[in-house]
Amino acid sequence: MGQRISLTQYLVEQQRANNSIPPQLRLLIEVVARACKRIAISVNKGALGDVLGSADSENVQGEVQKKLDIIANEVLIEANEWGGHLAAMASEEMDSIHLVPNRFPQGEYLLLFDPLDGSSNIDVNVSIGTIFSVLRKVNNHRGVSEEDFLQPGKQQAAAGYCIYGPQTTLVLTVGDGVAMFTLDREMGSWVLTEDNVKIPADTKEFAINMSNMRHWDTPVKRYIDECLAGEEGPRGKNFNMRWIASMVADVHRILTRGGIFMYPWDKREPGKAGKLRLMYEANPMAFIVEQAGGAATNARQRILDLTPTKLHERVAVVLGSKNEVERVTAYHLEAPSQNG
Ligand SMILES: O=P(O)(O)OC[C@H]1O[C@](O)(COP(=O)(O)O)[C@@H](O)[C@@H]1O
Ligand SMILES: [Mg+2]
Ligand SMILES: [Mg+2]
Repeated sequence: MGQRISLTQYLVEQQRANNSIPPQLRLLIEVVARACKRIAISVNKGALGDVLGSADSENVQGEVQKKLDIIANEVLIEANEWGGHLAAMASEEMDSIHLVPNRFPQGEYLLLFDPLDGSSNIDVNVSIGTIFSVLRKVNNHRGVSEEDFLQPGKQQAAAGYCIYGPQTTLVLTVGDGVAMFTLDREMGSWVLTEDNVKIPADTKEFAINMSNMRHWDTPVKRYIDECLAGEEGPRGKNFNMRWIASMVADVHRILTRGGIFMYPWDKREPGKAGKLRLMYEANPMAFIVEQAGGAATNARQRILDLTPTKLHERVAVVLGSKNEVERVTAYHLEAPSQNG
């Protein structure tokens, strides 16, 4: 390997050369990255650290919390309460926003996170992750409320995720492309291992939970049927399928070799827009994917254009290789909407 560039060097360079990142944002990202290192240590301990299994609690969305959901949430809160330039935080695992106390002047950023993505994979030792999103606090003259968070994803100042897999990798965008950093455990540092990540526009690989097929909307069925028809079908090529059930891992594969990821609206709970969370999962991933040349929609509209109406809003997600996402979106726009 040539010259090693650390996360700090990369961010300072972004700050200097491209002016894409103010020092306060750089420090905030470094605090989040440090918290991810601590979460990685807990994840790696597994049964030795008594971090596997469920806690006796449910989150605001009625999901049973795993011990690691709670640990990761606490690590992120604690690190950012004292370290970042934050006014407040919001998490998939907390009912309402968490104000950062006693800060003067008040921090200028808002941090949102899914502390532990892919909770169902913790106990089976499959890749999981942390997803985060940074917004600017638009109004700096008064206190913080939930409304300050309800900004469309295109206003994100930064977004990233950390994947705890065979390697621990931090993937980051500050709106100027996507960079990947691998954790060097011996040195305790993040090393730049890929810059200017690009998702190929075409793919032969899709990711969807096929067990929901009978509940899908007609355009989703049409798209998947055409993929499954292979060389003999209208697409004229064979498709492969992957579904890891950790969004971080599925998105990471797409950033690495292309593909399309879908968690669409379905008929199981027609009143619910989708399973995934707009603010903690869809927005940060959509920002990263677009910055890597891919696309992300809710099957009809660009995800980053959606204005959230509440913190824990759900959304349908179609993201990845641009031409495939555009195809799925076009199929939906041609068909009458079933989901209200
Ligand atoms: O089990 P399903 O329905 O296939 O859902 C899998 C999806 O749910 C999620 O696990 C939701 O994330 P959490 O673990 O943070 O709740 C995504 O990461 C993943 O894409
Ligand atoms: Mg998640
Ligand atoms: Mg989660």
